[in-house]
Amino acid sequence: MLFGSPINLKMNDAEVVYYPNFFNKIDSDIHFNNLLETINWKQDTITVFGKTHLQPRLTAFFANNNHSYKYSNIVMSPNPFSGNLLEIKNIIETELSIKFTSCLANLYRDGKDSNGWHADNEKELGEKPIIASVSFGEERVFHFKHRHEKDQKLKLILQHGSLLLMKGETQKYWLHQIPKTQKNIENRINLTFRIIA
Ligand SMILES: O=C(O)CCC(=O)C(=O)O
Ligand SMILES: [Fe+2]
Repeated sequence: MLFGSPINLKMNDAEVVYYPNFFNKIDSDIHFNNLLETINWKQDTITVFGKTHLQPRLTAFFANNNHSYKYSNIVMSPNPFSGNLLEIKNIIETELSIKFTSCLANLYRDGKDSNGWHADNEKELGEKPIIASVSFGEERVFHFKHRHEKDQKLKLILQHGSLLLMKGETQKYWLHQIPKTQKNIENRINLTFRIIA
């Protein structure tokens, strides 16, 4: 494993670590191409503030139990882990000494795809959700903002093969998003490994 050095982000009320090169370039290319081809990517319809629209990205959900994931009025039923996704899960679990049950996968097809401000604070993730978020493909900007302290913001670029680990009270005090970009870019895959009781 090629870690670079993990970076502890300096954020109030949060525990966030960024591993720029969790996977090396060769493995990252292989995982990216395989996940792009083999995952059954779908565009879901979501309801936010009473309005129904297509999600601005494709998604898929995986778990090693039968617990579905509910957010923004959608219920995602799990597919079993297999192939490269299972391999990635095993590597992350070994390196972090954490066992995950589930993975929400996101495919951002171009700069118009995005993920609006939110926290991953659904009840089934527990009091202090642990989320390991792996990125492959095009780099995208990731924003954090504190819910109460308006001057507390952070921007980072999630590079090919990186891992962003969020734990502690991060989801309680901070929101995050992947904004749209005008840049002419192609696919980015993001895997958010979670523990869903
Ligand atoms: O694409 C990303 O890096 C973030 C994804 C995310 O926040 C989520 O799926 O909850
Ligand atoms: Fe999230």
